[in-house]
Amino acid sequence: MKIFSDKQIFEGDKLTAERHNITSTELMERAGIQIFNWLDVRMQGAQVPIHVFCGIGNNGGNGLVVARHLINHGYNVETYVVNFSVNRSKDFLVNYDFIKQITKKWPTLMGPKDDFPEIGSEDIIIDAVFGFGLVLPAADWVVKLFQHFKASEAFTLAIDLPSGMETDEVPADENAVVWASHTLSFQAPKLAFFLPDTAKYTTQWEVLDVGIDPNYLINTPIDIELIGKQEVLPIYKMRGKFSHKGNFGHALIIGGSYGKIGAAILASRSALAVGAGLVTAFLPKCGYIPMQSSIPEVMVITDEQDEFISNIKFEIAPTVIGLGVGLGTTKQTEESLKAFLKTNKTPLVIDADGINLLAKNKDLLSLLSENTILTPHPKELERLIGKWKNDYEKLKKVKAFSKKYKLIIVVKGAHTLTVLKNRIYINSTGNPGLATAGTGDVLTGIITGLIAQGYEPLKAAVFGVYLHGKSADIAVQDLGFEAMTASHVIETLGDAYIDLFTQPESPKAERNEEDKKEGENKKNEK
Ligand SMILES: NC(=O)C1=CN([C@@H]2O[C@H](COP(=O)(O)OP(=O)(O)OC[C@H]3O[C@@H](n4cnc5c(N)ncnc54)[C@H](O)[C@@H]3O)[C@@H](O)[C@H]2O)[C@@H](O)CC1
Ligand SMILES: [K+]
Repeated sequence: MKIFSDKQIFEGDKLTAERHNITSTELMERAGIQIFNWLDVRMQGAQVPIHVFCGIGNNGGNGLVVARHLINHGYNVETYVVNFSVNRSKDFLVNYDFIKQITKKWPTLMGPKDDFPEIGSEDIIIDAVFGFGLVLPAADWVVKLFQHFKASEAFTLAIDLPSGMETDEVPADENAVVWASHTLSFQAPKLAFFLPDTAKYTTQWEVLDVGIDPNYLINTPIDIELIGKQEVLPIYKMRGKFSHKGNFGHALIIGGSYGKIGAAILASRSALAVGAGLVTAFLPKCGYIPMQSSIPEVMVITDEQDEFISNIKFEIAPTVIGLGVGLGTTKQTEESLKAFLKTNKTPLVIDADGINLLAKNKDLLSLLSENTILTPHPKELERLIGKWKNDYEKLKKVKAFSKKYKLIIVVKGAHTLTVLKNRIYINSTGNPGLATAGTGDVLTGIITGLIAQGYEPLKAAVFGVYLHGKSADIAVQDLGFEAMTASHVIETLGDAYIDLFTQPESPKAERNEEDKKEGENKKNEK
């Protein structure tokens, strides 16, 4: 799913009005009806007090439309205008008049000196104070109003985005943001919903189709994409009937050291399970028996040293190399990595100590060929790019780093981000059960195994991250977050592939479709 910027949504809205010969007021009406339907389907006329708080811009205008439709349908509504400025938008003013015509009274105007209305914990708040037009700082009394919302513990539905949330910065004060229960985001989710610093401001989110011209949406290029099943299905390569193992490449895993041979075993097993034709592991001697006895399908080449890798040397010609899992950082290993990178021409996926050694020897980065994949966890990333003050700065630094060295960076986390230059792919699969030893080694093996089969590096990274998360989502259904281990994630990789073709995209998307239909049916009855 494309993630549009505020500017693109704004332009799309303007262009839709022109192309479809429709006014911005009518577009706002459509969006408001959608939000009303969303609520109406869930509330079924229940007389729960609904407090609609509107700002004075277009987000406030959206709030006024929803309030009017709720009132028209007999709901128990109180409408407030949070009157923080006299610069009201045109469509706010039109809808301000409309609501007066219906209710025969103006909404309650709230200023800095007014008391806040009482809000019960069972009530509903509709937050339409600020949308993406917020200019900081919001007035103190408005910030206090947001705290009043939070203290009430009422269900809070944010329109477009939680008021006070910015779309390109982390809020300096978390009290100056509405903590929404649910957000109906216009046309696309916001990047902020996926970042650890800002995701907390809405418990759930959903995309609301506000009717922006489909041609505009299809043809507008974006930098950020949310990766779900629809996005990875076209990447998947179907196996031909006459294919043989030679068609699926040869993955070489270089890693392991005394006490960390398991990392190389996990990566090798994952490369096989994801479909690599052949897998060889290059290990210190101590890894020979454990590897051969735990995975008979994997071939082994050993280093001269017993406990660590000291001289990366092999006679085979692998399609791709996954390097770094359990590698250790001894001086000899470091020297052998330097020597290896100077001559290596095979595509690389680098993880763990491979990244740590690169971070220690930054001059090695320029030896990496274009589209080499690095899969750092946060600490490894910090060693590579330095500290960051918040998620947006982190992204900026990752993009600059990717651009400078022409590398693909897989930033591991709750929503793993795959970054190539200015492009960001946000993964939608995975769960907290993945926060366990060895899952990173599994990811390295998966991506390496995909490249072995002929997936281009960027596609392998995006698809691999998706499969890894999906496999964990399947495994966790039987095991729960705590008991799931990295090995389980390998075992369900087959189910993750099968899921591509058997399951609907997500229960949430299904539910939305049903709701829409229900809403339409109800409207027709009225
Ligand atoms: N079809 C529709 O209904 C559409 C509705 N949209 C809505 O419009 C919103 C953006 O609307 P606006 O650009 O009017 O902005 P907002 O409604 O977010 O605006 C706030 C208004 O208050 C002013 N303001 C912002 N911060 C302030 C501060 N700290 N103190 C005093 N004044 C401040 C701004 O100048 C702006 O006029 C979106 O978030 C969305 O809700 C747009 O998404 C476009 C499509
Ligand atoms: K809002």
